[in-house]
Amino acid sequence: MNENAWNDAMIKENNTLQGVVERILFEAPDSDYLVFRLRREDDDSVVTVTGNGSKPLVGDRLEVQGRWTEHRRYGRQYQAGCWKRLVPDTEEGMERFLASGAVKGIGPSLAHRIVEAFGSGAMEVLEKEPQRLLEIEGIGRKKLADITDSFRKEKEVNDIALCLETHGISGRFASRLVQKYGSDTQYVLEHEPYRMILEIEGIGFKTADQMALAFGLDPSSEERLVAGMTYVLSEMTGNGHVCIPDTELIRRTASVLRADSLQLRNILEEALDIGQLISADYGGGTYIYMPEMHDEECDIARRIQYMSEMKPLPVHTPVQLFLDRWQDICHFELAEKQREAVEASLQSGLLVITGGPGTGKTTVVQTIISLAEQEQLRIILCAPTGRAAKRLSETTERKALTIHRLLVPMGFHGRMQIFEYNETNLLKADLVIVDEVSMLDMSLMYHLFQALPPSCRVILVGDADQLPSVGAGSVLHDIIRSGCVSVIRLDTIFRQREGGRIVTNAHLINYGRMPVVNEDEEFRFITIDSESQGAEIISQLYESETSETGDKFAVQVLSPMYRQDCGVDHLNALIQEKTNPPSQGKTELKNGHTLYRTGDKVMQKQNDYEKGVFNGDIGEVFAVTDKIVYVRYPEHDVKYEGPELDEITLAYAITVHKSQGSEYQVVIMALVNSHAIMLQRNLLYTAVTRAKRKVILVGTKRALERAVENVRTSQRHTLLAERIRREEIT
Ligand SMILES: Nc1ncnc2c1ncn2[C@@H]1O[C@H](COP(=O)(O)OP(=O)(O)OP(=O)(O)O)[C@@H](O)[C@H]1O
Repeated sequence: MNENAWNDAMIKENNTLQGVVERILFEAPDSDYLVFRLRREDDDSVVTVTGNGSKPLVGDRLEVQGRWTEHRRYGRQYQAGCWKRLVPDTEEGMERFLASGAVKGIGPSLAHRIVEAFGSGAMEVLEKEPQRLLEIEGIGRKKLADITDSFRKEKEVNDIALCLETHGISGRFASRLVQKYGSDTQYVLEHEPYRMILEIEGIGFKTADQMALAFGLDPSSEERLVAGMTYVLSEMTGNGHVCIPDTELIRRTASVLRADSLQLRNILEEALDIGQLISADYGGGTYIYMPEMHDEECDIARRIQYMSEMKPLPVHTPVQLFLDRWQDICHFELAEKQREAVEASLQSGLLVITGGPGTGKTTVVQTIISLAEQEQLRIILCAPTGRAAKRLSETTERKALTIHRLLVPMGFHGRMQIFEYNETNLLKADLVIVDEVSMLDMSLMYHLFQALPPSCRVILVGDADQLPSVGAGSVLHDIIRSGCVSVIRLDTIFRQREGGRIVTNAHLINYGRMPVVNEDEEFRFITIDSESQGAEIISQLYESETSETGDKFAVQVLSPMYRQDCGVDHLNALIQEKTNPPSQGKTELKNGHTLYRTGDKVMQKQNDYEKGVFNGDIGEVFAVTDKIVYVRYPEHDVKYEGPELDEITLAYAITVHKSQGSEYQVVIMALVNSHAIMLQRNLLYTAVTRAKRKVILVGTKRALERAVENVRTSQRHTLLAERIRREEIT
């Protein structure tokens, strides 16, 4: 039913109901929305109540505030604004409450005996004279201790939930708060509310702030302003910035908190004085850092300066001769730049090899490995993602690991990840080659550098024109921009056979020119009249291409955004409906708005070291129960249950950002006007370079032109290049 019709059907009548919960009919998995049946005390009728709040137990006596509504399908319902639990006032209610499982240690038969002994006064006994329960058969000292403890906790949670709800905040956080803070919960809410951001999962700044203000915190209190400023800073680093100009930090914080800029300026100065934040003055501006990000940037810069000053490695192999022999084996001549890269590999402490698709980066890496092996160097091959590491291992026929696996994660210290290999336990290596380095963020580069022995050399290989890393920083760009590091740019395109059109078009796009389309099957452009038609065409193409290739993993739909008709969410639903519809005997599981069925293509959204699956890994659902989804990944099977289900999503369509580092036979890409804000050259370039055999763009010429022309990628604030150059930063 649409929302307007619903609203129209509402009978506006404010009211309060009292009654006992008979049954929970529906519980939303991703929110605190509930539907339950309530037996009214006044007329004994049973009504349906809907609303958001902490889940009552069957048998709970509630007072519900709300209004009657008329639902088109379900008829008359009571829409609750909030509810609070009342003490059961009848023997029957009391027995139902005690038997509901609310108090650990009391089941239906014990509940019956307690009520038989104390009548409707049982609650008072539990609260004030619990030792009287010893009079009841089956309750010994241990059981009594269990019951009183559980009753006290239940009461605490209930009181806090009620307290939160009377302040207009969802009571669902109550149990987590009581679990963490116990009897200090009220104190934390009133005096130290922002602790909850770090200490309670699911509470971010906005919720903590809402609670803080509701519990009477002064909106201009120092504690609030500091927490707000830290929040804005962490949002900015979440968007890729390493630091942020002070004026921007104050402006944004003032707007989020509706606070006074002058007062915020004072707060900032104090945070800087006590080292809670760090500032750096450069070029007339002041940049603000979280301390750990400042340290990481400075350490990386120092290490790069050190590496760029390393002396050439004394090589025993005559390199020119080696290269000539290598060419004989490959049956082609290495290009001048490729030879240059191989020569530089053992001369520089740090070397960057960058180039677009098919420009011979892998060939150079293979040659360097062969030379380094001849020199008996200990080589480590690694990449930022599992997929990139796997490809590196396949193309070099050597072991290659993700940087995380190489360093071995040990957990977290505050916000900082701890690795087994670090500055006190160094890796044993003479040469480290990192592939797909455009995806490497600052923090991972810092940890990698920390674990390298001083004599170790590093080669960074990647395509600087791809999208930047998801995490903060733009290390590849910054290193190149510094001008202090040897950089070899490979620009001759060698791959002319299969995928040749894709490669040449990728380069055209990179030079800001329109790709050549519809000259052959390899690079098509389908014009659409409307975006809903576009979505339909994309889903049909997915179906026909997968049936042609016989492999759903070979075909990938990409979109710049999640929203709109041609966004990832709608496309996933549409493709699922077409290629994996509901059928008898096929179990389904709903998590949030997503349905999972056997046969669905899904993607892991975050790194999960315990399960051994990583952000961007794609697999297939091979079994579904009412609680569990089983997914088959190329390496192994993984089970998802309860909150773990939030780690996966449907993957018929994914964003271009999520596709970084992957390759597919066929890429179908949505290029539509409503995604204008995301249509940038490096996004289109990244999408196109994911395809090996075929690219099909679906959209409008205007959107394509915009993507090709738009080089206004958002600049990330960092001072890494300036630090490497030893510019004056105070
Ligand atoms: N100097 C050369 N002369 C002729 N062919 C070459 C040369 N260098 C590489 N090739 C061939 O060109 C193709 C692409 O090279 P390579 O895979 O090394 O490029 P790449 O930059 O790693 O590509 P991608 O980033 O798309 O993986 C390969 O088939 C390779 O054998």
